[in-house]
Amino acid sequence: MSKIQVVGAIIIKDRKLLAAQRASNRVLGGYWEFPGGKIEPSETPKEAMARELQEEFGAKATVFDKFSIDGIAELKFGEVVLHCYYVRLDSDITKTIAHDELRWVSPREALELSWAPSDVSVIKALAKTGFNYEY
Ligand SMILES: Nc1nc2c([nH]c(=O)n2[C@H]2C[C@H](O)[C@@H](COP(=O)(O)OP(=O)(O)OP(=O)(O)O)O2)c(=O)[nH]1
Repeated sequence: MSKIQVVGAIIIKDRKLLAAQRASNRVLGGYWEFPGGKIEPSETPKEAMARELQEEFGAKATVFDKFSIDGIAELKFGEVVLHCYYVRLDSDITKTIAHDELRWVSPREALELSWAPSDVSVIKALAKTGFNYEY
């Protein structure tokens, strides 16, 4: 089955995570996810991460460390491999084109959301960190 390489942003402020709900008209609509998208063949994962946040949020971003584990799920349309990075937004979110809702959540609140299948293992491990990350 084809592998779909995806980057997702771990955006943390004051020990809260920015969770994003995929727009209902998209693949996996309604599930919560890390903002991001597919890595294009010509770019590095970090380049893809910054590009996606510019496209989806109109925001400038600095990409920091990669999270310790990747997410993997076999879906109808292929195998998603999700690579997550800690990201700091350096400008405001000026638009949202891919999501129905953005929400700042605590670890406990994050675990109550319905995450996309490949995200579940990542959010469980991330919640254990208490969203404690210094940029
Ligand atoms: N962005 C993002 N996508 C995820 C996550 N988890 C997960 O399974 N996915 C899946 C949904 C999609 O099948 C794929 C990402 O593609 P996308 O549709 O969001 O991104 P894109 O902007 O590159 O896609 P496209 O509309 O240009 O085709 O990965 C996640 O946490 N973040």
